[in-house]
Amino acid sequence: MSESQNSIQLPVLDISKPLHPSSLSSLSQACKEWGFFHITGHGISQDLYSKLYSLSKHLFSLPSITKLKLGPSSSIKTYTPHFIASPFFESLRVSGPDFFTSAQSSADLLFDQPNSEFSEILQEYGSKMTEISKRILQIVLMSLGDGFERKYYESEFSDCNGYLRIINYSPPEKVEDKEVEGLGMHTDMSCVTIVYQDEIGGLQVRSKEDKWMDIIPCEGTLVVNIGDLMQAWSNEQLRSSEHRVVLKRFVNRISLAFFWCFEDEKVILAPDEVVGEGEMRIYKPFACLDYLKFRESSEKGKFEKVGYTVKDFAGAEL
Ligand SMILES: O=C(O)CCC(=O)C(=O)O
Ligand SMILES: [Fe+2]
Repeated sequence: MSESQNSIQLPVLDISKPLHPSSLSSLSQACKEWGFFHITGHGISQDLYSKLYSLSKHLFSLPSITKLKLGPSSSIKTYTPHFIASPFFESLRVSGPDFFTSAQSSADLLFDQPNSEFSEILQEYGSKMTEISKRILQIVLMSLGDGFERKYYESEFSDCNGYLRIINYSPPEKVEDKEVEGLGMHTDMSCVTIVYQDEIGGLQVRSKEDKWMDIIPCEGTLVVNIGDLMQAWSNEQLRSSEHRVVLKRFVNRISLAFFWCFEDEKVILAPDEVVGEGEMRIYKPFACLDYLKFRESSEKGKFEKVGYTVKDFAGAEL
């Protein structure tokens, strides 16, 4: 794999405005080629991000022994410590639709004093991200075909749900010629993922030519990427790209990744009209939860790379 650095130009969609046909066509191109794009007009204030940022800093600065009350061996399992995804990665999960209660169950174990500010802020962020995810899915459906959001949004996507991962990447002390991966190459097991990355950058997407391309952070925009569930549902008209996070020496990084997913029982099958006449269906139908379980069982204890994706699980040629 080449380590040479490049950055890509991705479309920036203002989701607060009606979309022009030209924006939809650049969106569908970007989703096919990269599976990544940017959004603005999301309505999340800098002030909310500052609050989330300082809460996250505080949370991860707590002693390990405190954080380990949240997982991986405890009953609530919201905390992923170092050395699971990578030596530099740790994260806290907050699940919807009741983000308040989910955050509160972690806060109760983390903080000595009752702390409802933490849960209130995460509730606010979680519910905003939920609205944004719904809008993004509608836009992505529009980009796939005329009227597709009317045909498919309610029937296929109305029971989707989301969860947030607050991620802290601790700074590596040594960065030699090979890059240090804070999070190794993977695809997301979502329909779409919405990422807030701080100004440090480090998120990279793998091109079809096997090059790592930088997704440069841009103030006020969020990064959206297509996940495996949409790649399968769209019969690969939308690409779930491999991506990773690389770290800079001595630099800490924080990100917020929001995953919007089908409900566990959902059976994913690309509709005929999405597949298109004369085209082959690339995936066999599969239940969402079965795929999540497959990924979980094939990834344990590896920080190098993710070996399997939805193609290995449900590819029609298997
Ligand atoms: O930290 C980031 O910028 C991206 C995280 C990510 O790709 C993930 O959690 O799936
Ligand atoms: Fe990811």
